[in-house]
Amino acid sequence: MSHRSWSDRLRAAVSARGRLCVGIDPHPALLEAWELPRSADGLEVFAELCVEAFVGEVAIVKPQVAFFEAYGSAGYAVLERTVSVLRHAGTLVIADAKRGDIGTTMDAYAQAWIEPESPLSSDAVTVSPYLGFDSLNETVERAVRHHRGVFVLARTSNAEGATLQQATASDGRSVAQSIVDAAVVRNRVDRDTVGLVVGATRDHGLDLSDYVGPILAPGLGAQGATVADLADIFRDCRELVLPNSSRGVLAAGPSVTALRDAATRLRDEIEAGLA
Ligand SMILES: O=c1ccn([C@@H]2O[C@H](COP(=O)(O)O)[C@@H](O)[C@H]2O)c(=O)[nH]1
Repeated sequence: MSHRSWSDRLRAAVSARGRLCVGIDPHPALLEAWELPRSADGLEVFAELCVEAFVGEVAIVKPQVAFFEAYGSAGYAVLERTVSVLRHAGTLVIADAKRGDIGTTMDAYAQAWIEPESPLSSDAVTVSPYLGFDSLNETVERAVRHHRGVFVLARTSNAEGATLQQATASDGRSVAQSIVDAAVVRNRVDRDTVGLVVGATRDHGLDLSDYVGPILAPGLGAQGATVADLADIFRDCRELVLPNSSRGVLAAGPSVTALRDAATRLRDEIEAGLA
């Protein structure tokens, strides 16, 4: 296991292979388009083709846990193998699990996604702060101990998120802004362990001026956001923005060459657009 901090590992990977985070989201429609069965076997081939296409080309891969969980224990076994192969090949893995619960239960989730001995051990995990930011304390502490990252949902890419995230909290800030501010405070002691999830699909309306950690920005491609949108929305904090595209790249499959070309084209477009 590397003893470099999550922040150092992330910065090194991004400087070597760009900011793009490609998703492995085996939607049923994609399995069908790739002429694979809707089963754990189909999932396995899908994930293997993705791994072959993306390793060495992009810095970060984000498997969407839901699409593996849909196949129960067999799906989880595929996910375990996928995470392990990616990480051994030097690709950073963000497990998009979006866990959120009371602190003691969150710690069990953290054990699954962060603890080095766990079969699902990833470089970072997505979590929900909507049971209170402090419900994530144990998770963040575990991540600090093991040099992993925690990406907290702040302003998500979907339109429905606005009702909750744009609501005004009792102190006058938006709920999303209060999450950003809590992340700023946390990162002062925890060396940028806390990342934010801020969608690329719309102007987030957040004050990110004090925030220096990474921002996972989903919404590119299938959800309509473009590289020009990214450059505009994240104009003040481009360095550590990690744009995510899943279906936009996966639509090029099942050819490994075509998947790789789609990913590297987008990677290069992002680097040029956010330079
Ligand atoms: O605000 C959010 C948070 C997470 N996601 C996830 O990212 C990918 C996006 O997939 P696309 O195919 O590129 O639309 C997916 O796994 C979502 O669950 C998000 O979209 N928005």
